[in-house]
Amino acid sequence: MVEVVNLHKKGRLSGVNLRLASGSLALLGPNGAGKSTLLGLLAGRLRADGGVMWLFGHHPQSLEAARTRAYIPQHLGFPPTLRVEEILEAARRLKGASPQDKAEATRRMGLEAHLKRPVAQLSGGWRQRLALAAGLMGYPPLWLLDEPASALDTEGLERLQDWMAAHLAMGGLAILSAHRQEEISCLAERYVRLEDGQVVEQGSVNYAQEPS
Ligand SMILES: Nc1ncnc2c1ncn2[C@@H]1O[C@H](COP(=O)(O)OP(=O)(O)OP(=O)(O)O)[C@@H](O)[C@H]1O
Repeated sequence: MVEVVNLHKKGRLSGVNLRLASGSLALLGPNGAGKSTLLGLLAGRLRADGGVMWLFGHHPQSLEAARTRAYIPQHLGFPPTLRVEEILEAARRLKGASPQDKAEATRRMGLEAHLKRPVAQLSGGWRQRLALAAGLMGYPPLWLLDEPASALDTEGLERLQDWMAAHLAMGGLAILSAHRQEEISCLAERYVRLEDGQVVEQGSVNYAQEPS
């Protein structure tokens, strides 16, 4: 369960409320609306100026909350000389995930043929797939994804859609951002629209997905 009550961040968010007990939620809105700020607050990367937030009953900046979530920011910088397989193994060890979890993440994002490549040689879309594989490995209960669809091609988006469906089928939660509803109609069931740091609309996305 994620709860946000009357959240304020000076000049960026003003009186935001949301509640997510199950499924996936998209944060929609134009550039500068406050989507990344809200995700950064839930990820414990930013400190709020007012209001409260709970992730499964824990404050976002607590160690307990950190254990419940994966946060994939818009631009994640990996050391350019490291190979894909080295990053996935480092992620596995950091998370205490199993070799099976790592193999699943690699397969889910279609990275098998890229394991020996250094990050410097990956395109933006493949870096995004690597970030998702490393971050979502082992199914942390809450996925926070900042514009996950923007760098992915159709095949990559379908892979994320399948993985998301499996996550939701196991009772997982997800909050993700996008500019437009059509970008994430395969990933989120509901949306809130932010404008100028405030929720201006919320509703259901026309969503249909079977887990693979
Ligand atoms: N580090 C910062 N310090 C102060 N203000 C910031 C900072 N980062 C972003 N902002 C401001 O906060 C507001 C919300 O920005 P945010 O990045 O959360 O929007 P967004 O909806 O994610 O936008 P985009 O779609 O362009 O990624 C904007 O007015 C932005 O200029």
